[in-house]
Amino acid sequence: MSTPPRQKRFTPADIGALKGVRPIVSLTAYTTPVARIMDNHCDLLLVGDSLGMVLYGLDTTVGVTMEMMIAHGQAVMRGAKRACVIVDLPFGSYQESKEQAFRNAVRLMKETGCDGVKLEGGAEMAETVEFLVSRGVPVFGHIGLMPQQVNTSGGYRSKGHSEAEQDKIRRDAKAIDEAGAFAMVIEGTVEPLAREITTTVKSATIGIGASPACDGQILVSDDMLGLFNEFKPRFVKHFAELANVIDKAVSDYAEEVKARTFPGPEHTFQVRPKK
Ligand SMILES: Nc1nc(=O)c2c([nH]1)NC[C@@H]1CN(c3ccc(C(=O)N[C@@H](CCC(=O)O)C(=O)O)cc3)CN21
Ligand SMILES: CC(C)C(=O)C(=O)O
Repeated sequence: MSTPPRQKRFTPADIGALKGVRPIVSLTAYTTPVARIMDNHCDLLLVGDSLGMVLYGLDTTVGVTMEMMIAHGQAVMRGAKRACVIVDLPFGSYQESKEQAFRNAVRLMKETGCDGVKLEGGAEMAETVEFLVSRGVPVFGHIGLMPQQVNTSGGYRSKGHSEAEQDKIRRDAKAIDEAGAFAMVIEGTVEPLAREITTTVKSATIGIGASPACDGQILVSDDMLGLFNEFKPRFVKHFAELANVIDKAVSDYAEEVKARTFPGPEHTFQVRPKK
């Protein structure tokens, strides 16, 4: 008896192996129905802590909790059949020690079934990345603009406009690459630096505001869908205008309710005739 081929999700190793082969397609995902759609087109889905801003209305990602990441990680896992799913470690869940990072990374993996975790940081996090990877936790790094450091870095500003900043990012990339991250997000930095890092590191570079030179690209899904309009970073392109679509639908609904044209006869139950 032959067993039917099982649809398997991309592993972190599969993602890393795409470097130099073809561009890696990734987006953030937070819910089951949207993950189902994205799963048809993306290699990697990131349950990003940006959910605090785009789903919960927080001003920054600092207030995001483990419980929020677990709930949305579980939702995305129910919708993803082939994409690699990575869940963000939220602010405060890994910076204290490598042991704390391991404990929370394992909790994310056990409670959601995800394929690995993402954490922000460069040289200062290299020891933690090495600790996790050597103990079975695939790590997606994140360097350049690090949103969880918004309160010490002077806001959401692109990085690498001075030699000193470029040197720091270069060292950060090297440190987490050598620590064993299978891939790294490079966020908000200048093109020549992103290109140089991409050609020097072993891990796959996934850019957001880091030029087309990276091994792949990621965007916050609510940004590219035109659903989040509180601010629009230079690196965002709207591939749809869903906020306008929703506004029109709700406005039409309100008009029909007021005019009593909705619900119509086809939406209304009548008593079934007796047989
Ligand atoms: N919806 C959303 N999209 C994101 O890309 C995102 C989040 N939320 N939340 C977490 C972080 C915050 N990010 C941000 C937020 C704002 C800018 C921004 O407005 N940047 C300006 C100024 C750049 C500069 O001064 O150098 C820009 O024009 O891009 C960039 C990244 C990226 N991440
Ligand atoms: C913007 C992406 C890379 C991210 O870190 C997030 O969604 O939190």
